[in-house]
Amino acid sequence: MNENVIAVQELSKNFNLGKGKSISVLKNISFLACSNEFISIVGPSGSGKSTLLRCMSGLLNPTQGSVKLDAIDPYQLSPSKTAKMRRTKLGFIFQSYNLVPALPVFENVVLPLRLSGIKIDRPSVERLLKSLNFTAKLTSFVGTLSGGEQQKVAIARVLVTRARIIFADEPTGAVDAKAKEIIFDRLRKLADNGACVIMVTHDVDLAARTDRALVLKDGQLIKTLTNPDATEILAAIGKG
Ligand SMILES: Nc1ncnc2c1ncn2[C@@H]1O[C@H](COP(=O)(O)OP(=O)(O)OP(=O)(O)O)[C@@H](O)[C@H]1O
Repeated sequence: MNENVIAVQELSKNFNLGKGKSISVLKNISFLACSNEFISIVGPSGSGKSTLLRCMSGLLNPTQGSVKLDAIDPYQLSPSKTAKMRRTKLGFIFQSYNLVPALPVFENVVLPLRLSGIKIDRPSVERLLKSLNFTAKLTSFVGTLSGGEQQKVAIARVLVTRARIIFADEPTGAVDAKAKEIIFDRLRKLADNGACVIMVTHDVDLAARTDRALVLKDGQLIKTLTNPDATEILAAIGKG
């Protein structure tokens, strides 16, 4: 049976701009997400998609409202429990998050395993990177890689763990058409095998292949489309 693994309730986020000014970026957002579910977050540029992903994943404290991941409020945990939760339950595929530029590719991929004391099987990591069509050397420092190759390292890192909840911010944004299909298929399989995958994307055709699309506009969740098609999504975003 599919379980609720993410509960977002009446979440709002304001950013302080200094001199007593602030902007309201997310307004009163609520939704539930389940295991076995692949959800996309779509909306115009600046509508709050990345901010919502960061708030719901425990990386950015909401101004109001609550977030539960596997029934746990990530903002109430001690730093060590937060680190453990991120290492064992959550997967992050963010371009600007979680890769260590000073470490080579291989060490970046296996970092969560090392931190958890899990045995590392080098050939299987090599096979995994190859299956993602990764072409750079495993000894390269990730800071020297293209955005697309870094994205594949971030995905490989998630795939070596047993993350139940995966947050991906434009995971196919910096890659070519072939890599885009490979990455999307991997995320689809993770959801089919029981994970909950949440993906921010500008790619309407990919969003149309997810189970549900959450449509944001001006910081509000204006529509939830189940088994969406591209025309519906474009119409909801206002580009139809
Ligand atoms: N730290 C911050 N301080 C102030 N404003 C911010 C901050 N982070 C985001 N914003 C503002 O919040 C709004 C939403 O940003 P966000 O990046 O979440 O949108 P988005 O829908 O993901 O956009 P895009 O599709 O262009 O990546 C934007 O107006 C942005 O400028």
